[in-house]
This record gives sequence, structure tokens and C-alpha cells, in this order.
Amino acid sequence: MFSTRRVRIFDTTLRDGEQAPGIDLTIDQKVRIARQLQRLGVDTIEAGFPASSEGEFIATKKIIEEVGDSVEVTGLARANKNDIDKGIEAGLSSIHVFIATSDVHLKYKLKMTREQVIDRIYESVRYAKSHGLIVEYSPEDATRTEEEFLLQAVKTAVEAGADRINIPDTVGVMHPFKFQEVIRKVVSVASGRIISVHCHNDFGLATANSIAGVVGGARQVHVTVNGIGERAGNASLEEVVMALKKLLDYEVGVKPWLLYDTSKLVSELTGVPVPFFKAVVGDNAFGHEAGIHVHGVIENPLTYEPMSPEEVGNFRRLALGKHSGIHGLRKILEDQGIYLDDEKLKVVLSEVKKMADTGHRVSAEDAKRIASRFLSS
Ligand SMILES: CC(=O)SCCNC(=O)CCNC(=O)[C@H](O)C(C)(C)COP(=O)(O)OP(=O)(O)OC[C@H]1O[C@@H](n2cnc3c(N)ncnc32)[C@H](O)[C@@H]1OP(=O)(O)O
Ligand SMILES: CC(C)C(=O)C(=O)O
Repeated sequence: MFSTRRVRIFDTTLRDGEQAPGIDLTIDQKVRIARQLQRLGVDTIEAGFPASSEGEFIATKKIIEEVGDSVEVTGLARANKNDIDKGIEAGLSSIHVFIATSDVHLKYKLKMTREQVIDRIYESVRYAKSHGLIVEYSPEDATRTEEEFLLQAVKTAVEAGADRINIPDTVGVMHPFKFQEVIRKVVSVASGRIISVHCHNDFGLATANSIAGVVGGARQVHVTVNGIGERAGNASLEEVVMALKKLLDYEVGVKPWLLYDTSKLVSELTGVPVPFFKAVVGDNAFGHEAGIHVHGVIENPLTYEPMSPEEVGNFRRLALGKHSGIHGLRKILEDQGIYLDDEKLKVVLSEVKKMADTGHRVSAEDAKRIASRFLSS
């Protein structure tokens, strides 16, 4: 039984993440990522969409065989018998059923009435439950759904036996102050079922909204590694995990020291580079050049680091450039076995800044070469 501060991490890198244009993983690549997600300690892996293709079906099957004994493996299914049957055939013991509830989706995509959608929610969740599955229901486009109808859809899924209710901000239109209240209302009608949030990053608020959803009472978050996914992506696993742990003192099962390696693996296999400035796992997430920062970090990393790189498997990088100071230069030279007094360091620093002013990216080797002139004199 989870404590009230425990938050489930539902990873959808292999489903929503892979839906992003240009990302088409092979079966073996999906299995490799699934193994890493299992090692990382996520609570649920959404392996894919079994009804989508032969490859998705086989990948789901293989992922269940590979990690299904130690982590919940689920798959996406539309609210129809065929998709649910495909998931069962693939060996799923958990399924993620969705159907939209917003008027724009009902009118232009599904061409269904609200009454028909309510019936479909009940029928599809009931059908999946009758086959012994763990069922998570998502009212797609929930955050653009008229509130009373959204709550009716939630109650219908609960009555049909849904184990979890996931609230997707499908096109990323939420902000944290509003989403927290939406989730609070959903929790109030969900009869104790776990409420989940699934946030997209169209306004750059996916992580913030995910956290707000947890504060509002959600105890599961849908995430993807590196935040990959539809359009501007999903809530980033590494950001959500570290924000929940470090800023709000929630408990998660994820092992944070594996975050950097997991990020690198997904980047390598998807071909999507991790932005230099990406929070937690970016190569500049623990990079320091400005003299005042480097001096502070040398004295105590807490001066300029909200978490340590080692906590997340990343690395601290001290750089040289036009913003460097004498403390940083001394450290970088001493790390190379070169010890100069302050007078000589000031001359070397001046040369470093002149080099940087030309646009040259000054390396530790450049500084060593400049300093060597003093050592030979
Ligand atoms: C927000 C999300 O990310 S939702 C998940 C999106 N992911 C994907 O679409 C990836 C996998 N998709 C696929 O491989 C294909 O879309 C399939 C196999 C699911 C369906 O393919 P097709 O039969 O060619 O239909 P197509 O994709 O063109 O249209 C979707 C159909 O599903 C229906 N549909 C869409 N969502 C749902 C739903 N939740 N429940 C029931 N029916 C749905 C649409 O109304 C449309 O029905 P129609 O064919 O009777 O008009
Ligand atoms: C299927 C649902 C959960 C989804 O991906 C979305 O609405 O963004």
C-alpha cells in the first residue's frame, strides 16, 4: 500500500514519446529502453499501442516477456473491443483505455454525442475489467471538456470499475493554478481511485502542471524521458521526478542516479538530441564558467547547484571563457598539476579572456599551454 506521499511514475516514452514525428523505434530498441525503465524503477511502462501495427503488437508482447514480472506493463487502446482484444492477445494484464470528452473532439473527430461517449466509456471499461485487466481510463482532451461532463465521464469510468483515472491536458492548455483545481474536483468524485495526470508542453508548462496536479491530489504522473512526445512533447520524467523529490518532498520509486544514463540511451536510440540547457540531464545542467559562480561552487556546490550532479548521474563541468575568474583558473590548472602564484595567474587569466574575446572556446589545454610559458621561464 502506498503512503499518501508516494507518487506513481507512469512512463509513456514508448507510446506517446514514440508518437512524435520522426521517431520509429525497432522492436529491439523498444525492449532496450523498457529494460532501462525497469532498472530506473518506474511504476508502469506504457509499451505502445498493440492495435496499431504488427510491430507494436510484437514489441508489447516482448516487453511483457522481458520486464513484465517486475513492473506493470500497459498498452493504449481506443474505447473499442478490437483494440482491447489486441491488448489482451499481446499478453497485457493492464490496459489504458481512452476516448475523448471535449465537444471539439466529439463533433469533428468522433462524431458522437455526449450520451454515446458516456455509454462507450462504461462499455469499454466494463469489457476490459471483465477480462481481469487493471484498467486506466483517460478522457482525452479533458482540460477542454465542459467541467460537469468531465466529472460525469470520470464517475462513469469509476462505476464501470476503472482502477485509475488519468486526466490528460492533451493540447497543453492548462496552467498550474487552474489545473490544481481541476484535479481537486476530479479527486472529489473518483471514490478513492488513483488520479493521474498527463501533461503536454505546448506552452512550456508540462512539468509545472504535472506538479500542480499532484498538489491537487493526483498520485500518478505520465512522463517521457527527455520530455519527448507529440508536438512540444510531454512532461519530462527527470524534471517531474526531481521536482517532486527535492521541491515538494514526495516519494517516488525512481532511482535518480540512473536518470542521466537513461536520458542518453533514449537520445541515442530515438536520434533526438538532449538540449544543452535541458534541466537535470542536459550537459550544461551543472556547467559553470562565470567567475563568481565557479568560486562559489569550488567553496560549496550548494551555492549554485539545487541538486548535485551525482544525484542524477550527471557531471559538473567547470569551463573557461571571458567570464572566468582567478579561483576557477587556479582549480583548472591545479587539476592539471600546474601551480602558479596569483601574479602569474592574473597574467594567464588576462590571456584567457583575450582568447575568449576572439570567440575562441578556451579549453583547459589552452590554459595549460599559456601557463607553461611561465613554467619554462
Ligand atoms: C492523444 C493521443 O495521443 S491518442 C493516441 C494516438 N496514437 C495513434 O494514433 C497511434 C496509433 N494509431 C494507429 O495506428 C491508427 O490510428 C489506428 C490503427 C489506431 C486506427 O487507424 P485507422 O483505422 O486507419 O483510423 P484513423 O487513424 O484514420 O482514424 C482513427 C479512427 O479511430 C476513431 N477513434 C479515435 N479515437 C478513438 C477512441 N478513443 N475510441 C474509439 N474510436 C476512436 C476515429 O473516430 C476514427 O474512426 P473512423 O475510422 O471510424 O473514422
Ligand atoms: C491517450 C491520451 C492519454 C493522450 O496521450 C493525450 O490525451 O495526450
